[in-house]
Amino acid sequence: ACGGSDSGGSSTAAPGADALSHAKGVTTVEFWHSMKGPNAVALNSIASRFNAAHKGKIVVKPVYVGEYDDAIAKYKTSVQQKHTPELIQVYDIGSRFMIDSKQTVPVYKFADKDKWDTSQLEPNIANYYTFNGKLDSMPFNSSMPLLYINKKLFAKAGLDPNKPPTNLAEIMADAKKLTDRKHNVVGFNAAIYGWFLEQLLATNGDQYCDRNNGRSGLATKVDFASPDGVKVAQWWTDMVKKGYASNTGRTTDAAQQAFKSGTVGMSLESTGEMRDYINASKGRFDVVAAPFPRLSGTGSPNGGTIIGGASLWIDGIGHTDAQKRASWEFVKYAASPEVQASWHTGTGYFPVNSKALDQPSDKAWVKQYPQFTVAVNQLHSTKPSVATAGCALGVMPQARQSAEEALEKTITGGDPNAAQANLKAQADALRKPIADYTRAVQK
Ligand SMILES: O=P(O)(O)OC[C@H](O)CO
Repeated sequence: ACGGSDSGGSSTAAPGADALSHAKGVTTVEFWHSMKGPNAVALNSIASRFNAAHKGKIVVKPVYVGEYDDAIAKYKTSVQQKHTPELIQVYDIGSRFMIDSKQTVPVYKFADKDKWDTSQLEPNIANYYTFNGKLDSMPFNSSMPLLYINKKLFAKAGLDPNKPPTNLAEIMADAKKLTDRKHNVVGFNAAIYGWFLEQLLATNGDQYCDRNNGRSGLATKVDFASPDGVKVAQWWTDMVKKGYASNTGRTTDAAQQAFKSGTVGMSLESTGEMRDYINASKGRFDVVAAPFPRLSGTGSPNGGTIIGGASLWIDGIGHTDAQKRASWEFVKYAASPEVQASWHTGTGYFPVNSKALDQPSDKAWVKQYPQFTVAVNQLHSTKPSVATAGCALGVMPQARQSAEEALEKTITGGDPNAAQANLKAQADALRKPIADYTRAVQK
């Protein structure tokens, strides 16, 4: 396995893992992940509990390797260097690449062998990670984006947090009321994050890439420069231009800090940010979570939000059978009802195991913090469709960055009319990388 500090710069391992792994006969699993803040605390605690239960046999060493984009880039390098970790957390949009890399052992192979019942997974989530009828990776931290509301600012603006805006036009109307320049309050702020564009398009039933969102064959082009994509970029640009929204750029960290500062009325973020927001706002303001807005009106009957977050992949090359088995043991543990209940309450990610919601600890928690059920309800009410399956594309990480570049250029430039040209230029530029990727995979 790769050494943590060699592989990540700012990498951090779970406390105590190193000392444990030096014991003889112990199988070590290095586990690369991208969790920070309370989510890292919850993840390290899962590993510590697993290690305690497998004392003298298995040690899982979690190593933070940066954001999802950094993690997959580092993983690609580690594959080239033939020096990969045993286990890696990869975001949703890296799934197609992971399958095509042929580097991993699909989890269904272990699940079949152990007669591990995959029906305990939430059907929508399992669906997302099932390709050709098989589960390739184990969903772990599953999410959907939500609309976050600062209840205090809402009340101050005379708005009712029980009647949150449900689409972009309503967000604009409420953001106008919330904006209070004198007190440095802005109605809306969110990272210029491609994930939100992908989700908004899906609410209108749009496909992000062709060939049924890459589910009925390798996609050949992205469709984010569609009239709906243009509408999103124009809306966002107008919001900033009118002063109802601030622009903190593309990093989610900056947008999260802005919301936590208490000067932002509404924001878009993953349900996986819930615990961090609740911890950070304690004693200053209440955080209300509302369903993710539709792009327009009530959205399309075939539209909705897409599963987000990440799943766990077992690397198959350069590791012993004992290590692969040990990775699976951890993966199984991580998906169990007990662990998923603690993961749900400790982070805000919804449990991938439907039985987790019946755990007394989970029930008690959501009674106190009903915000933790908003995404679960959103998940359960989402109709599986081509749009809500999301785009499976080998170069999806690159496609997301291209869309973000187009959005950022439009928003920063302040010209909503430039949206079409910017999005189209980025979509066109992606044709070659997509074709190159397809050629490489089909070789
Ligand atoms: O912030 P997360 O973990 O919910 O992930 C969001 C996106 O799905 C990542 O691609």
